[in-house]
Formats: sequence, C-alpha cells, structure tokens
Amino acid sequence: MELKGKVAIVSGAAEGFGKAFAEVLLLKGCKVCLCDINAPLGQKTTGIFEQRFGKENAIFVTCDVTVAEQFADVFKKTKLEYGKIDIVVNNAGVANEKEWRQTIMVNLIGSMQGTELAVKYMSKENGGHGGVIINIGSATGFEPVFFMPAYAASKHGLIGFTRSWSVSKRNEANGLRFACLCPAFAETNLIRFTEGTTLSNSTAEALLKEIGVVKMSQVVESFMELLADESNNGAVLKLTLDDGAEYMYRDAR
Ligand SMILES: NC(=O)C1=CN([C@@H]2O[C@H](COP(=O)(O)OP(=O)(O)OC[C@H]3O[C@@H](n4cnc5c(N)ncnc54)[C@H](O)[C@@H]3O)[C@@H](O)[C@H]2O)C=CC1
Ligand SMILES: CC/C=C\CC(=O)/C=C/C=C\C=C\C=C\[C@@H](O)[C@@H](O)C/C=C\CCC(=O)O
Repeated sequence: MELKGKVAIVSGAAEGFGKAFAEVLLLKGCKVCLCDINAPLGQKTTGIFEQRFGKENAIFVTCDVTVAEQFADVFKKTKLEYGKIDIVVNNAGVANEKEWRQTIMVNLIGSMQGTELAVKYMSKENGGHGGVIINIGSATGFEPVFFMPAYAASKHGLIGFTRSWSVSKRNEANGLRFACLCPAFAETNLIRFTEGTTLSNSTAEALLKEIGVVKMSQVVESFMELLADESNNGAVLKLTLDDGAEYMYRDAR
C-alpha cells in the first residue's frame, strides 16, 4: 500500500504503541488524527509531531473510545480536516482485571466501535475509497491466561471480530480489509503491573522475565508489514521474542 498522502486515525496515540504507529505513518507521508482519553499527553505528543512533520499533517482529538459520540466525533473531524479516511488503527487498550468491565469496554467494544465507524466512512458504497482497519490484539488472544482472564477474553474476542469482518463479501466489494496485530509483552506502560492490572502480579512478572519483552521497533515493523501487503485481508500476525512474527489461521482464511 502506498502510504504517501493517506489519512489515518490512531486511537490511544498519546503514548506507547499508538504513538509509535502515528509516528511511522507521519514519517511515511500520511496525515494522522491522533486520539486519546489522555488530553494533556495527547496534545503534547501531537505538538511534537506537528513540529517534526508539519502542523497541517497531525491533529489531536480528545476521545474516550467507549463513548460512541466521542469516537464518532473523531471520524467527523478527520474527514472535515483531511477530506477522507484510509487507515484506522484501533489501538487504545487497558489491562485492569479489577475493573474488568472497563477492560472489555475499551479493548473490545471500543475497537468494535472504531471498526464500525471505519466501515461507514471508508466503504465505497458510502462515497469512501476503501481502506484498511488494523486492530491491536495480543498474544493473550490465543490461549488461556489465568491471571488476566478479562484482558485475554477481550483480545480473543477482538481476533474473532476482525476475522469475521474480513470474510464479508460486502466489505470486500467496498474495498475494505481487516487485520489484527498480536504482540506478546512489549515495553510500554501497560506492563508496569499495578494492583488490579492482573490477578497475580508476581505470576505476570515471572512470565515477563521468562518470555522477555518484544522491542517497539519489532512491533512497528510488523505493523508496517500488515499495512503494506494489500493481499492480507484477515491476517492475524502474532509477534513474540522467541518466534518473531508468524501468521495465524492462515489456512482458515
Ligand atoms: N504493551 C504490551 O505488552 C502489549 C500491548 N498490547 C495492546 O496494545 C495496545 C496499546 O497498548 P500500549 O501501548 O502497550 O499501552 P499504553 O498504556 O502505553 O497506551 C495505551 C493508550 O491508550 C489510551 N487509552 C486508554 N483507555 C482509553 C480510552 N478509553 N479511550 C481512548 N484512549 C484510551 C491511553 O491513554 C494510552 O495513551 C493495547 O490495545 C494493548 O492491549 C498488545 C500486546 C502487548
Ligand atoms: C497486563 C499485561 C498486558 C498485556 C500484555 C500482552 O498483551 C501480551 C502478553 C503476552 C503474553 C502472554 C502469555 C501468556 C501465557 C500463559 O498462557 C501461560 O502460558 C503462562 C502461565 C503461567 C506462567 C507462569 C506461572 O505459572 O507462574
């Protein structure tokens, strides 16, 4: 996919993966709408990007992805500012087993909301030009994880949701493709376990030590691979330190 001149929306872009995805898209010549619930940090990140890449190439919209009207506003503002939308990255996520309903709301429902809006705005039948939706899953979306059941459930759900949209003939005719990036532990704030993050922080920390932490550059590389390959509708790309990037469910697609 030629990225120069494309317009992207990245949720949860104030820091972590979302910030890195926004940065690489800007580097490749995209215009990017960063949105995040954390307004001060989101504005700061966007301000830095405006200085580096030009004020006209990045905007920030405060948005809680669990609030439908706020997320819809992100799409409205992006379309108004840049005239189209080509790439949507549903990245905003939390890990909180105490507030497990919120974990499901942000990671699964928020991403479903973002996908639905992307389909609405990018479908050819609605005057869009088609495009790509990348949902950020996790390696916890493939197996049972007893110390973070809600988080794992949200990511299992998101993988199933993404694959289901990808086999829709109507979406294909509308020029849409769907993919899911599923990294193992990576160095962001999300893995700074606090009370409530997991049901057993000591187990999570032991596992982290055992399996190691994927580098941000590897996550970005896999993200770019999913964007670049236009034939990969339905791709689910798992990324671990031991095995690197591997496509899952390839035969079932
Ligand atoms: N760090 C890791 O080890 C892994 C992370 N992931 C996933 O990657 C995605 C990004 O996570 P990280 O960058 O690691 O975390 P992070 O904590 O560094 O960044 C998450 C961002 O999402 C924002 N956010 C949280 N709730 C929100 C909401 N309701 N509405 C809008 N924005 C919201 C936060 O303010 C923050 O800027 C998440 O979906 C996470 O589940 C997947 C695999 C591994
Ligand atoms: C709160 C952290 C949030 C996110 C990290 C993330 O999204 C990715 C995590 C990556 C890997 C998870 C692997 C889980 C593996 C488990 O299913 C078991 O294989 C390990 C179980 C126990 C390990 C140690 C023990 O028994 O004490």
